[in-house]
Amino acid sequence: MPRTPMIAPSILSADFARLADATQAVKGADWLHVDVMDGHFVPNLTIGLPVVKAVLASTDIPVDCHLMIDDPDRWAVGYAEAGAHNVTVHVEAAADPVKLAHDIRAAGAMAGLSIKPRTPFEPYVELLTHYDTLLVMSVEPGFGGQEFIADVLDKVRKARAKVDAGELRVLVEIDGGINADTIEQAAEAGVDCFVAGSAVYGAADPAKAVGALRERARTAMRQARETRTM
Ligand SMILES: O=C(CO)[C@@H](O)[C@H](O)COP(=O)(O)O
Repeated sequence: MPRTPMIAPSILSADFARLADATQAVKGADWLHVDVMDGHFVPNLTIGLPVVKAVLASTDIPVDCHLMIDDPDRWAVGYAEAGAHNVTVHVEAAADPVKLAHDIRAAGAMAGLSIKPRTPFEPYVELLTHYDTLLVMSVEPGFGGQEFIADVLDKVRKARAKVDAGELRVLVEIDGGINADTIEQAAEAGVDCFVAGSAVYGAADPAKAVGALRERARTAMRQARETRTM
């Protein structure tokens, strides 16, 4: 069954004074990616639960909450209870990631686990059996508009192989530096869901940019499939 690429615009690159307009501007997106940063786990401070609730109320697009915070064990369930579709925590920050995945799911959301660019994949394979999504960071978390770190695609390939072999059942997501020039290599490596901030909100027509990125990813996935079967 061919994979269908998903595009998740990151509102980090949108105008924070007009968030409802930003959610409306990406109609047709698969998920809306919302970066929660606490100024401790990452060197940037963004928004918390009250603003995420306002974003949730402004859109029907499933909200993908990426918690770049210390102590996600304390905060993550609140985002799931508020109605986020997927709540992602960092393996580098979670104290009890198995319990956390269970609690996020019990609160009605998918549970995501993220790894920073220098965090290896292999030690967390068993842990990922408790999760629904794996978010591979392709920039150091904290800011939009950074350059894509292509080395992380090795981790994507390893995760894809485990998923294709039936050893893991995670959706593979990538975040950071995804644009028209980088999305194809990420798609070929095995990504399912592509987070894109500046490439979407920096475009004159964000909804059109979402469609164009999806088409590029779809084409790259098809070509990768054809190459494998040749
Ligand atoms: O989590 C982050 C950054 O830490 C991302 O979600 C960024 O918002 C992606 O922005 P671009 O790299 O696509 O501009």
